[in-house]
Amino acid sequence: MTAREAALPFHDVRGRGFSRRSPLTDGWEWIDNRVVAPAARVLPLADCAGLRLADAITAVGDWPPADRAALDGYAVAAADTLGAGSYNPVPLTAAVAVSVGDALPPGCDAVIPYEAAQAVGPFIEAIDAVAPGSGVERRAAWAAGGSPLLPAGRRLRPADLGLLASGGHHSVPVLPAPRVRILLAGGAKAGAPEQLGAMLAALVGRDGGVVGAVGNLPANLDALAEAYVLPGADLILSAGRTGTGPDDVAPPALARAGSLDLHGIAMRPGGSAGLGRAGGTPVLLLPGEPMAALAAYELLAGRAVRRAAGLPADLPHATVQAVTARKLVSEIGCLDLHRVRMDEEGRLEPVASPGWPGLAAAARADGFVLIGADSEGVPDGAPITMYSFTKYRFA
Ligand SMILES: Nc1nc2c(c(=O)[nH]1)N[C@H]1C(S)=C(S)[C@@H](COP(=O)(O)OP(=O)(O)OC[C@H]3O[C@@H](n4cnc5c(N)ncnc54)[C@H](O)[C@@H]3O)O[C@H]1N2
Ligand code: MOO
Repeated sequence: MTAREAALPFHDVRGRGFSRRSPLTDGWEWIDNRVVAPAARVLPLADCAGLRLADAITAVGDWPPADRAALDGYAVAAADTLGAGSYNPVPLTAAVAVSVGDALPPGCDAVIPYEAAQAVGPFIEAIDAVAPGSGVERRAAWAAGGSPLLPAGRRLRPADLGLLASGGHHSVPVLPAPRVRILLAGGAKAGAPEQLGAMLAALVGRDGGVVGAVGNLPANLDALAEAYVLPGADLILSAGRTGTGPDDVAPPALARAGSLDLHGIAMRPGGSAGLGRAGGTPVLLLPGEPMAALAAYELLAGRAVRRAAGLPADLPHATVQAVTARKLVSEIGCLDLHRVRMDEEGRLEPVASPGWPGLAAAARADGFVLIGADSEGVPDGAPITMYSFTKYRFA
């Protein structure tokens, strides 16, 4: 070990291994204490799609502001069409041609569509009777002035933007999406294809973050340390080179750039994950092994992204209550993530053991189950919660 490395204020695991790993809950606590929701900003509606509303929004005025036509046709007093039929056309002396959205003229309470009327020379006749209110969109049918339009925390859908405009809003207070920088540290080895950039970017997007370019960096301590302190990100995810080999330079690079606060989490896969800060920005270190990277994102980094986006911090996966089809063995002292598939009887089959690498088993799985550090496993037929890989609690 060189003198400079001896001075680094962190436990270097390279060539030594982890002497202990922290419980996952310590990682969650670190995230909850250091990653906060962004301050609300008032943005024009055009910039708000997909963002969360910071406050509840009420309608400024009634919408529609007056009774108006919901059909193209003739505005009439419904009573004037009484008894009309195709064999008994009734002349409409006070009919006014209207188009959808036109205010209803005074004295009218219905719109008779063109299909239920006929023009005879300059005169209009009803060939069907209409009831009062028929073909009319009433004043305040969508929203009465002062009534709630959308709740605080709502992730704005495209249609919400139109609704907000109808309620008299041109801009609304939203939580801006956190800018997440993804750095691939070292990349795949032995000619393997790059597998993490697209996967991690999709996960960040799911959790409310915005990813700029995905950066490829060499497994070089100086280059990584420099990249960690570059400004412009609210959160940094660095994937790769977190283990115990001589080329695993991500943890010492973060220690040099700022602080490596936790390295080694008692979970499998993903146990070489780490957490720290550079230039005040939280940095999450994910293993490079693709399944370990997925697990460390789901169980650790995703929580940071969701908090930074103002979303609920808990796992976003929809849960399914099921029973095990087989015994699941687990290591005491380590939280184990088992990829599982649901069989025809609704029982959960393990697809691969927690330490089995690669994403093929994750792709074949319907979801995952977690077996806590205090458990040696569960017998077959045991009730258990599956976290779905395909359904989420928020859209
Ligand atoms: N003696 C010990 N050895 C290891 C331990 C341990 O506790 N004691 N931990 C193991 C664990 S856990 C993991 S995880 C790995 C360390 O993983 P790293 O984060 O260091 O991963 P890399 O060295 O970067 O690469 C490992 C593996 O992943 C592939 N990889 C990396 N980046 C990418 C990418 N962008 N796309 C696709 N694949 C990537 C790389 O090709 C390697 O196959 O250490 C164990 N060792
Ligand atoms: O970080 Mo390692 O891949 O424990 O699973």
